[in-house]
Amino acid sequence: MITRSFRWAWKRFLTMGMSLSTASGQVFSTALAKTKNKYNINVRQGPDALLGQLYIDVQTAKLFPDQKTFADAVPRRTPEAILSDYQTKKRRKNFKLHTFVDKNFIFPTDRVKYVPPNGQSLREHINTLWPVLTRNTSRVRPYDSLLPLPKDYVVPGGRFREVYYWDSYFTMLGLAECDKWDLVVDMTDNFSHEIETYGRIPNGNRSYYLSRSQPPFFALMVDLLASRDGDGVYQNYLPQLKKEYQYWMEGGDALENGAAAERVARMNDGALLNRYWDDLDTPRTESYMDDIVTASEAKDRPAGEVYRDLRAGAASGWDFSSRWFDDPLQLSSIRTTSILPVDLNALLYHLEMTLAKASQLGNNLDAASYYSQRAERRKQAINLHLWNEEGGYYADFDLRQDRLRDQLTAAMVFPLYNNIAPPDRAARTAQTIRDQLLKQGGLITTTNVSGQQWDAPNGWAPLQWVAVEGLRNYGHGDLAEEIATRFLGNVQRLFNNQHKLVEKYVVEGSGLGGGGGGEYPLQDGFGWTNGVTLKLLDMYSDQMTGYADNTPASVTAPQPAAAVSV
Ligand SMILES: OC[C@H]1O[C@H](O[C@H]2O[C@H](CO)[C@@H](O)[C@H](O)[C@H]2O)[C@H](O)[C@@H](O)[C@@H]1O
Repeated sequence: MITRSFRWAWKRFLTMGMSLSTASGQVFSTALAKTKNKYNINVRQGPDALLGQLYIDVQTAKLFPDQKTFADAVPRRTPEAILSDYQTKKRRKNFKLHTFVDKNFIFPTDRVKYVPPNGQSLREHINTLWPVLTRNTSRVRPYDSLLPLPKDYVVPGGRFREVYYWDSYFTMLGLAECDKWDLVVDMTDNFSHEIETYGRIPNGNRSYYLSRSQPPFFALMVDLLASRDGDGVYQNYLPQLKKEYQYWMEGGDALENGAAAERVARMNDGALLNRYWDDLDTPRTESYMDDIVTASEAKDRPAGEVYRDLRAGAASGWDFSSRWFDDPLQLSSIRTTSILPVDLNALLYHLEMTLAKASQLGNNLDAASYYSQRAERRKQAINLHLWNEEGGYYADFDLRQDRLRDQLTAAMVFPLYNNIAPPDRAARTAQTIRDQLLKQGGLITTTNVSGQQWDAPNGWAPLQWVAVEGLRNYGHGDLAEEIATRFLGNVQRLFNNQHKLVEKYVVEGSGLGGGGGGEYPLQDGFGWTNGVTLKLLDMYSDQMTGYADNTPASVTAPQPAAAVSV
């Protein structure tokens, strides 16, 4: 049942969205300027804002097969000088856009071909990849979209040449596993620096990612460090944990029942839950034309509303998935900002619990009690609003329809991962996973084949890990082992054939191996797959028969080494 006040607030929100909905650089600059005022930070403008019409013309002409290439290109002189030169020269008869662009920009060395030594085992291969994927960009060139970071970091690989927020947690699990703790510390410090500098952890360290974040895993990174260095770690990162929490909760206290603002929504019963959001409602810089085409297909919707929902989809990390769509086969029906996701809320519960713990350790008992109450209320809200009793699984809440969405997705494991589910619900969730999501090659992302990458038939390393941990938390170790060993078998099989690890895998049907779908080709590397694979190998290789790497590191794999595009 939608209350009148909620309908009113929702209409008002949509109207506000409409008034902002133009794709011009002007809007981009204004929104970033707002960010700057709010957090008093020194924000770099993205390449679309800096290059204006030239950016639009290059992307419209589809000069590069991947639109991210131009977003990552570095101007050789000031954007103003390039732009003014462009305005003059483009009128000339023999003007060639690609020649002009070639002269004026340095392009990312797109794919570093790394040829691994012959005969490596899977584990050896991952270990030799860490240095290949490690970057230091404490200084960047002027007008580069890359944001400088003070310390070293590991990138996913392929077209993903920058650090990504939620990827990094899963990468760090592997780094810790092979005793590369210095990098775990460095990466946590980089994220801490980003919170201080930008008031949030951006999607990735690019100017065009500043307007959104990604699934909030910073508290789990702090937990990981504390597992080695002890509870003092919580004190060290408490200011940044608090600041990240403020980012997610901003505006929440002032909300009336049934209203939403930026990343927070207040339910009709007064409970606060969160949603994914992006400060901008323009096409994504890195997928500029894709978004314009998608918005043009949504005939009945203002373009700005579609852009914001696409951007919020990117903030969710599940970009894209039928999970966010009204019509599972239509990306243009995306509605991310009207959905309260179960995984986001479970992660924020964990952040609240971490803040309570850190405050308690610092003897700030009032703060500890404040955060504990926040966590308790969120836990109750998740169990009240995000549980499907009939189906036996956790799901997302739809604000527009004022009801639970019925999509069955792997996000259902997060309340187990973050210890929110009562044991009987955890048992029912485990049963649903066994019946519907467990496939030959691991845990499937959703039950829909939509052509999107966060859907069937794909399985992703981070979700395998969250499921394994979540199930083990509630004593369902047998199912956890089943998921882990099937996924490891899949990874090992592709490694045996192609000598690489990839971003995502097909986990059902006859074509197990590298995944597909979505807006860019399958990427090699790959940070989070490497991290989760190492972790699972150490936990389960004794139980593996068949494919997995249960051999000592000195025993060689049969395949010849091939170049890996990282
Ligand atoms: O360029 C398209 C989108 O690519 C990113 O998303 C995907 O890769 C990320 C890095 O591995 C990963 O964190 C995300 O879950 C993937 O879907 C990027 O994060 C998006 O913002 C971007 O639009």
